[in-house]
Amino acid sequence: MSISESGIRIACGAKQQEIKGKWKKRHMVSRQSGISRKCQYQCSVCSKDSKTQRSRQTMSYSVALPTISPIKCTTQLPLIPAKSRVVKFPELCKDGVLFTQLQVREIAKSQSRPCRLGLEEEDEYCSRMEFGSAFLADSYDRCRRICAEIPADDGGAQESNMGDLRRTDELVDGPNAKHTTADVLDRWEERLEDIFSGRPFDMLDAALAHTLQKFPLDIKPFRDMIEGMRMDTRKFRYLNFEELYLYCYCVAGTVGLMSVPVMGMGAHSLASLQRIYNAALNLGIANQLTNILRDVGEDAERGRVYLPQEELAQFGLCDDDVLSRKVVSADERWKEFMKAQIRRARFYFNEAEEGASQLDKASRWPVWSSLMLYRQILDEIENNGFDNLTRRAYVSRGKKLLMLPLAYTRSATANISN
Ligand SMILES: CC(C)=CCC/C(C)=C/CC/C(C)=C/CC/C(C)=C/COP(=O)(O)OP(=O)(O)O
Repeated sequence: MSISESGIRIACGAKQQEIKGKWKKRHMVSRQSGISRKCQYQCSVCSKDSKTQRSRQTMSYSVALPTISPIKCTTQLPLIPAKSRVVKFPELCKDGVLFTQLQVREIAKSQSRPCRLGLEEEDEYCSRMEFGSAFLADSYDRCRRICAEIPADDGGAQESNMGDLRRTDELVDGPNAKHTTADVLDRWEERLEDIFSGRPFDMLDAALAHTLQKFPLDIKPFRDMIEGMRMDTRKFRYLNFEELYLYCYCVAGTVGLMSVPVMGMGAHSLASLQRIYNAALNLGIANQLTNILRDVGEDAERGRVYLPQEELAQFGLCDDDVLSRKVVSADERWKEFMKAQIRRARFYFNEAEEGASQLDKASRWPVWSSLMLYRQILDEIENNGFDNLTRRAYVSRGKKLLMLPLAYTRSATANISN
């Protein structure tokens, strides 16, 4: 997978796939989308688009090449025998492969710069930007109302971040999602660049522009977030966990990365900055994986399957089983498949724990609470007998309330380590 310096735009289409056939030696085909029934492929040699048909266990390709007439060939999807159903995943982020590609190290470094605005420069900044402090207070207040559920004690900075993200998310998840085209997202990205260059467009932008003066936020996670929205408009299937991980990074891991400088590190934290950033990324990934597992049925209704296609096949399942929602939780294949997916999400939550305890005191409890609360959704999926196709797992108010003091205890007993 290759990732461009400016972002990850080429990553989603860069999965190289060698197609069997007589032209194999000359042509490599790169996957452009994860749509399983009709995929667009583009030849990396001649750049011509082609259509691909894919059925349950067999993929058949019909590729139009400039010199050779369309060729059909078949590739068997490897089916792992029932006894050796082992889904591999955690090493993806443990050995740092993706961290390097996602430039987490660089982001951590750039977000450790001293901030531009001290308290005394605040008035000067407001007059330079031609908005008074009352205007800014109103801007932050609006952000706060957009994301009323986010607890923080940072003068609204986290809300201005979240307000921006919520608006970005609404573009693809909100009532006007069907009007969100590639052009709309391009304009949204231009607007983001403007905010980072100190040219906010509206009141909510103004709050983020101000936050950028107070916290050394890097633009990359914000850009990558928009890239995640692009994926959501054009990609409805994920071939394997690597592809899904990239999506989770874009739509949720980025949130973790941009939260760290605002939340701040504990005064006595000895953990390396890198480990804290890794933990923040892992929490975003864990949350998103949980979200996906909770919403399998709802997503299927919208024609979306966020479960890795190759892993479904490994358990003898396929896309249609999910879309038709016919596979029932009593089905052993589904149960085993879900167990493996839940195990993976828990792995990422566990990896995030240590970092959560290294945050500044004010952020520790809210982060621990959200971690434990979201992780409980996984327990609820289990309690529902793994039926996430016709039921939506939720954590009752009582359980949430019981969890809060537990989260407090965990957050208070911070583990100091290098
Ligand atoms: C652990 C350390 C060091 C820091 C914490 C860093 C943080 C705050 C990480 C969390 C990142 C986060 C909040 C990601 C978003 C996760 C997510 C799946 C949100 C769901 O959003 P919606 O799509 O609106 O959910 P609903 O579908 O429930 O509406």
